[in-house]
Amino acid sequence: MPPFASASEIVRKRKHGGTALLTPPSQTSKPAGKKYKLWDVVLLPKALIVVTLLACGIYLYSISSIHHSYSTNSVPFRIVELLGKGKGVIATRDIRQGEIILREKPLFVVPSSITSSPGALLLDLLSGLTDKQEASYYDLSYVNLPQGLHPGTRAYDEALTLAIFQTNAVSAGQNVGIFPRMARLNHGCSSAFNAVYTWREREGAIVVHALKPIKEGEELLTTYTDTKRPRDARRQFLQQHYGFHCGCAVCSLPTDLSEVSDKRLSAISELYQRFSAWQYGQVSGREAEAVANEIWAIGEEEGYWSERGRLAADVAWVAAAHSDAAAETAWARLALRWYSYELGADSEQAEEMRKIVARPEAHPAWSSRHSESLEGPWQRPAGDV
Ligand SMILES: C[S@@+](CC[C@H](N)C(=O)[O-])C[C@H]1O[C@@H](n2cnc3c(N)ncnc32)[C@H](O)[C@@H]1O
Repeated sequence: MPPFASASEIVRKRKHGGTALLTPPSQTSKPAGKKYKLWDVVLLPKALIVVTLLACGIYLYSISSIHHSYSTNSVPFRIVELLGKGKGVIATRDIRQGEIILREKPLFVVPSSITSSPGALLLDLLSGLTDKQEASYYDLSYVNLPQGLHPGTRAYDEALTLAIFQTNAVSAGQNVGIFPRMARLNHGCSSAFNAVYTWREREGAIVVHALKPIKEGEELLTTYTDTKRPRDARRQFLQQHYGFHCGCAVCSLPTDLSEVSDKRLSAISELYQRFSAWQYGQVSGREAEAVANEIWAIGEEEGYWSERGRLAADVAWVAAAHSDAAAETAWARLALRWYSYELGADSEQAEEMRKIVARPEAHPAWSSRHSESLEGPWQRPAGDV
């Protein structure tokens, strides 16, 4: 499924967009994940395949615990049929920015690297599920089922099982998992997605948060790819991997407005590259901060709010390195706010920011560079800390 993700994974390698921000050790957990592609693994040279099926095992979770911990009534959405999209997720009430929308344990996960045929592996795995669990898997949508296979044959069963997996699986730490309810989230680009998922290792679950306020009746959308790419590139990727022509609110802008949006998104990507040059001493702390403020301002124009927690946390890192406690604290507060929206106020990242606000000099980067005064965040949307 979607690379659901958003934000910071994007930042890291991400999201397929590869903005390379700072990667301080304190921020290694990744928010919204990238959609995993089993075929990527399958195509790895044998020599690189480090995990065998037997050695690694498959971690199968009980779906009963999923249903036990999350009753249908407790979520602010319903799953419905949507014209041209298959199923999708609609808010059943107004949802606040930062509100948790779903916490879901996986139906199953598989290791990221395998040695056996992926279709065979998945069939083996599914044979260990209850009928209900199996039915929930086969109820998921799929694309890219190879032509010419005959239903009822082993080859067809393997291909179908794999197609479902590739359409719906997302990364779950070191593994890749199926989350049947989250898998109903459709995709939106740039300013169009309003929900972000994150894998939480300590909970063994995926959590989905509202990146933006969502109105009752609105569709909840996540993102399957790095949407900081131009429209044509986004559409090509989505068509190839997910079998649809994206007609989200951003992709369906008239040409002139779409070009403006593309320019903003490209500018954000380039600015992230520039920001990351601070790591190598190629830009000063003040310059890095100015770049971050520019990213923020362009994101505001575009309506692209994802990754802001990570961005602000990175600037706090820069400020700490240059021994500017005031700027560090201001950026950490901002990071706390946006991490809370995107990843949850109870996320590890939010907790880290609280510690930094309380004791700026205890930051691991503190005073690791020459002293420099920064300005703090200056272009903030109304209501920011
Ligand atoms: C992870 S599933 C999402 C849920 C799916 N719609 C369903 O019926 O279960 C991914 C598939 O949903 C469809 N989809 C997702 N986002 C879409 C969009 N913005 N427009 C049209 N189809 C979309 C595509 O068929 C895609 O392969």
